[in-house]
Amino acid sequence: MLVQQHLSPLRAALNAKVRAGVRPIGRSARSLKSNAFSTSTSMRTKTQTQTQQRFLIGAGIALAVPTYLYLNRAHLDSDAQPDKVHSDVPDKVHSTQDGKTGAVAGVKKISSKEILDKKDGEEVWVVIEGEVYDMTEFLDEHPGGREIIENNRSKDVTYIFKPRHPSDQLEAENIPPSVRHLGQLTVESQEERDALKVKVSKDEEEENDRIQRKREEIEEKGLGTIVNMRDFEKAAEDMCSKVAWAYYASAADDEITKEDNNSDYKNIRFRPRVLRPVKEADASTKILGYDSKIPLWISPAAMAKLGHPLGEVNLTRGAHSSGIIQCISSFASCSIEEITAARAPGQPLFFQLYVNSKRHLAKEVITKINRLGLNAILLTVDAPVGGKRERDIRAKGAFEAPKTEAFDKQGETKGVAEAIFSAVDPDLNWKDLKWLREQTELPIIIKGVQTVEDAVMAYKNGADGVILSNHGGRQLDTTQTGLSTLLEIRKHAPFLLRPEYRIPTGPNPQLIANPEKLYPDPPSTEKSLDRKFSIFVDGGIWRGSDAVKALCLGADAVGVGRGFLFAQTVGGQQGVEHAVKIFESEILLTMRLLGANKVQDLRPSMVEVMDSQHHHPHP
Ligand SMILES: Cc1cc2nc3c(=O)[nH]c(=O)nc-3n(C[C@H](O)[C@H](O)[C@H](O)COP(=O)(O)O)c2cc1C
Repeated sequence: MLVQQHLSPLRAALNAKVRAGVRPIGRSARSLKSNAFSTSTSMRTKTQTQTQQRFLIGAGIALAVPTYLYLNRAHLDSDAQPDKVHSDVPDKVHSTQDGKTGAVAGVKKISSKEILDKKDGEEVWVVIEGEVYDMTEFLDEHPGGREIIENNRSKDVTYIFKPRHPSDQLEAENIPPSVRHLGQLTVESQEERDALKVKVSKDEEEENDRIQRKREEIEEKGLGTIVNMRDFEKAAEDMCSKVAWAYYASAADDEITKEDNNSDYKNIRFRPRVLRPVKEADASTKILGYDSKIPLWISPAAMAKLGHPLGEVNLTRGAHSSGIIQCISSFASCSIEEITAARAPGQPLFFQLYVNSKRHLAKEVITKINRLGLNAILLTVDAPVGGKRERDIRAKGAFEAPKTEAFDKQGETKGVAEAIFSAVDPDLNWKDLKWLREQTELPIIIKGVQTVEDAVMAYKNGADGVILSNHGGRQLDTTQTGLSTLLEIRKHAPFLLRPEYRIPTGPNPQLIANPEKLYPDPPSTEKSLDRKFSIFVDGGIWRGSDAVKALCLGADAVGVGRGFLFAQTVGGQQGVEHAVKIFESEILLTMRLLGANKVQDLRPSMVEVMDSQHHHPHP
């Protein structure tokens, strides 16, 4: 408890959550297989859709962002050293024989009348998935604020709860000690059931209808109507609540960088070679030594469940069936255990890390990543504090309009950013890379490098690579793009590139002398680095041709964030598979039209960098 008094309520809530979840397991873990949505790989039936819809509506209500982030981080942080993590928490409740928190074990049946009788009393009870919980002690610890619980007391809040929490959040070991599990709900009639339903506002009903209609339309037509990744974006907007959409689409300030991320690719022109046999073409490659069907991965992006109830698990399954690599966000809405349970044997998974200010907690996360056999760590460094994402702030304001204490807490610009990033160490620095290296043997890739200087720093400090990224434009607005940082590296530190990429773009004297060759030999004076150093780029990749451009300029592979969030929103696992097919076919088409059969054939001489103002080659 010690420090808790001196912290903001939200921060205190986080700490409380971090300490949560150390009770023995009573209930058997709900397996993902038992989830109605998880077994189907085809487009869902109408009934399933309706059930999903129920969950999706919830995304329209209150405080989605911080709630998710806190709970999931807590989940990650809470497991490795329970005793240590838990040591300063007063023992408010005692675990019962069946392992549930609270004085009354699961055998107890509780009628809807008993629950409704609590409506005006001191205790605040809610029902989640047929189980009854006393939330009274937890109200002030709730990262989303106490209002959302108080406003829905004596209700079945499953539909609000579900899209915001990992599906194992209610396992005994994950329930905060201050939440008391009381027993099971028994209902005798439809009237009783109706009496427990949460109130849905007119806005939410309309939103619900809109999402439902779009989902049915997509199901009727199939994913064949989605021809490119922007089609996914359009469809996803109609299938998301306003709050979810604002979270996904938002970027910092005036969203200039977000726009530039894509438009910069328009300033790279192809120089296709013709009359080359291209019937056989192969877009496969290796990323950090792991096979990937295309040179493109799923960038780590938080809160996939806001778009689809299975969330990140869709990405895991879709990545496997499509043969690409998923990078998991530290703030994923599915727990890391859920994700690894959905992982196929041998499937590579990379983990994006935010380093917690409390190093022992960060250490626990890394220990878990090592233990679960994940394959690389992407250390995100462009978000020591959260960017100012105005769509996100406004959408929450519009939806949660009541000027309550909870709203004020969350609605403050600073409050939101702080809430999201309060556990992230803003003082993280290059020396910490050494500390991280001591915690893991996994490759460490620095994500969010935005200058050539920092790319060199990453190399000098022992990182295995960099991701040239501005976080999808969500952090500092008007920064340069990942692509422009790659150009900077080409100009000022070409030694970081593989030798064959250290040549200028555009017409090449060696090729003009030997035009039958597809690409020139690297100058014999050029030596490889003394160790492998990978360069990845993300931000604004919407076309296979964007990816090919980055590869021609020397990137090892590219990442896509929003595109995959939208794909899984629209079609779950199948959406992810469809997105990979789109990217693969576009990449192959671009390669063939360029005269290249293999990813390794893509070279600087196949592109020219145009001056963005005057559309002539960059000097
Ligand atoms: C909704 C959303 C959530 C994100 N969450 C994270 C995160 O938790 N950690 C991280 O390192 N990057 C995160 N990112 C940034 C992505 O990893 C990636 O850098 C960015 O999305 C690439 O740009 P794109 O969306 O244009 O493809 C997020 C991006 C979005 C859009």
